[in-house]
Amino acid sequence: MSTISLINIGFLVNAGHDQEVRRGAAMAQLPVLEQAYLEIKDDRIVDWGLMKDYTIPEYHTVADAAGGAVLPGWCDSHTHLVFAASREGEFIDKLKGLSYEAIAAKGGGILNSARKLNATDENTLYELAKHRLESLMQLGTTAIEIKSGYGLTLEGELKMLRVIQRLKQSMPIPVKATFLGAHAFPEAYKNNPGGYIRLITEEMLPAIAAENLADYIDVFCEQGFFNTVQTAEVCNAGAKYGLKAKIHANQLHVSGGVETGVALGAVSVDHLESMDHQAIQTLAASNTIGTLLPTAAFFLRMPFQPARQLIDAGCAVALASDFNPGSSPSGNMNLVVSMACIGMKMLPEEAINAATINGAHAMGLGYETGSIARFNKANLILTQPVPSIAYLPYAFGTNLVKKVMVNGNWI
Ligand SMILES: N=CN[C@@H](CCC(=O)O)C(=O)O
Ligand SMILES: [Zn+2]
Repeated sequence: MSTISLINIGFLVNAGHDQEVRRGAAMAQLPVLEQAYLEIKDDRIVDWGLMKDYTIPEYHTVADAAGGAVLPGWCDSHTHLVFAASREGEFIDKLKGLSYEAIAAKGGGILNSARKLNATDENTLYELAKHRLESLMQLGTTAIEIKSGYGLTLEGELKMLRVIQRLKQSMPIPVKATFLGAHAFPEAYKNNPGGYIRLITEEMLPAIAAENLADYIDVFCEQGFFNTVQTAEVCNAGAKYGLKAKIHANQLHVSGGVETGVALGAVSVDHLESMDHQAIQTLAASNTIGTLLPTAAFFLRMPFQPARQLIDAGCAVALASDFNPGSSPSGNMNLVVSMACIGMKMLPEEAINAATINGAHAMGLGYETGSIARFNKANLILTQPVPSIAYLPYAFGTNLVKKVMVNGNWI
């Protein structure tokens, strides 16, 4: 391969900053170079600077950004990308007034997805998930975390994690796998929660570890799902196999999930629609990232996450899509960034940091991707010409992604 000179970049976003997680006031620091160039050698970023100082070396391949912005690709650190079928029937139920919990109570929700997943073979699930991921990459997602949690049986969870493993091996972007056996209590264990926790800790985890299928462990810590004691038990069992925690916390209620996650040293606590002062302060005083999922709040018509209070308290905030058939049937990170600004009053700079470098850190990838840094993989978004960076979230619903580069190749 050769060296590419990407020239006439209108705005080169997040170049030359350090690669640390951004928290509190630092979330608004987003270095932007105007009228810039970027050099990519093979699959890596190697150099950048201002066009006015640049002479294109003779042997370089030239690509013209034509005034578009260049950003690090989106780092989507919370998805449920592997699922068997959509659930628009429940969408209609919700339009007619049923709540998320009411739908779950009548066997819908996660259990509905689990029934369908267990009836679908691995190859079909792989093809469906691969197609979804390819579509998301065209929208700028260049690193992704994917959870299990629609199996809820030993075989079903292994099947999901094997699909994620195959995506890791076949797709050109970083893929991280999270074991979410504790997503819901399956019907068979409705009256035997201890039995299901034992299935997770004594059978699922050893089998998953034997095939090295997971990077993280997750629990849906929520009323009617897993309480804080069960959450800690599952995460501590995962830790014995080297799995760090990323927890579904404080979505529908102030569940204690944030405090539990922080005490467990979780990499992230995710959702955070329902936060009180103590949860915000606990998170701010920790190294745990608060991952906000605005499209899930939007789809469920819940109040948006309190991003401003979290950032003002000093938290490190990431943004992710939560792509899943029940509460966020979209994995479009451009929409997530817009919605974070419109619904949560995040500044464009904060939202872009949250969806790139902080999302990367929420997957343990902050020193490889999520910013324009020397020797990072060249995973980039090139946009249509835009008047400013703020135009990206402002023009919500408009697809401004012109091209996406993965490992130095336009895809
Ligand atoms: N809240 C828990 N899990 C998913 C929703 C899963 C579903 O409804 O299928 C979420 O993150 O929103
Ligand atoms: Zn989720």
